[in-house]
Amino acid sequence: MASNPVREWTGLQHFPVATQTALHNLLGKLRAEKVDNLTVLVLGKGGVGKSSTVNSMFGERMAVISTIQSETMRPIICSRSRAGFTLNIIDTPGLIEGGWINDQALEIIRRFLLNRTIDVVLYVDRLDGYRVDNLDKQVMKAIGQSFGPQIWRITLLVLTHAQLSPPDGVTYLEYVEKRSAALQTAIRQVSGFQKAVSQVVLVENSGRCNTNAGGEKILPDGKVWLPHLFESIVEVATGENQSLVIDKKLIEGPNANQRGKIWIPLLLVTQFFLVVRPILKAIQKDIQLEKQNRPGWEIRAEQYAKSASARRARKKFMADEEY
Ligand SMILES: Nc1nc2c(ncn2[C@@H]2O[C@H](COP(=O)(O)OP(=O)(O)OP(=O)(O)O)[C@@H](O)[C@H]2O)c(=O)[nH]1
Repeated sequence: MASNPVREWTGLQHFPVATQTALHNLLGKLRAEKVDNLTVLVLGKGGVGKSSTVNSMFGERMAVISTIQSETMRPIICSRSRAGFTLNIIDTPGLIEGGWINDQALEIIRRFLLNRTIDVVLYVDRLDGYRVDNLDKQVMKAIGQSFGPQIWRITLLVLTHAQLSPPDGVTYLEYVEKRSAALQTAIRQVSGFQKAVSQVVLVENSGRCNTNAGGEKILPDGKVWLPHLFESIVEVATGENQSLVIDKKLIEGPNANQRGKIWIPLLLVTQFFLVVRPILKAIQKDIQLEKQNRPGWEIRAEQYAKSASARRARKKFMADEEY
């Protein structure tokens, strides 16, 4: 079956000129590194702004945005190409359902990703959250368990709703630093990687986001966020960490038939010494005890019966001989 040709990235032309220039420079950098396509996986809880971020990146409406938790469980892959380069972004359903990890969504995502190579992961959360709770840690843990802890090496922490006013007495940068550090620490704790998720990117998807003189969306610290997000993605993709290949082994784990096979002989020997041998000994002991407890007349009767039958057999043998 022939796959559909990837559509032209027309949304790029709707970005402010300065953003377009920055993106074309990055495309040039990728071309120099002989990278002609990138696949970015977007993960996170529901309603944190994953789909909105995908749309902001393409400059057009690719993924469905909803104020309530998305009903669709299926991930979608959005692809656009420009000057011989293809950008694929995989938007996924939220990983929490009714206060619990949505195992079904995770399984669907895992199956969807089979045989794909992921270059960069965006772990999306909101900047305006105040704490990292147990559920956040469970989501982080579930991601590591589903795709291997290596996934965190190629992950950027993306914090949406970045146009916020921090609480009184705290500067914007202090607030950002505290929120980022709390999430990064949690990810490092669950993944066990000290270098996991070293970069944080702030995003403001709202149409009400402030802009600079060139019409580019800026954050309260004056940073133009969209080119920064793309720069960080290219940095991870061209960095030292390997892309994540989602193969059957990763999805299904080690072959269940082979697992633990080497322990079978040891188990059998242990079973013999700990179970079979004690049972045999107990049976022998019972027989001996039974013999000892029998009355004398019964033993004599048995001995007589044995010698009588031996006598009969001898007689028969002699008779047969004479005949
Ligand atoms: N102010 C503001 N609102 C945002 C931002 N990003 C997303 N939203 C809003 O947050 C809501 C949820 O956004 P989505 O992009 O659908 O979130 P999601 O993570 O894809 O949600 P699921 O599909 O349920 O997993 C929508 O109402 C968006 O308009 C942001 O950066 N700033």
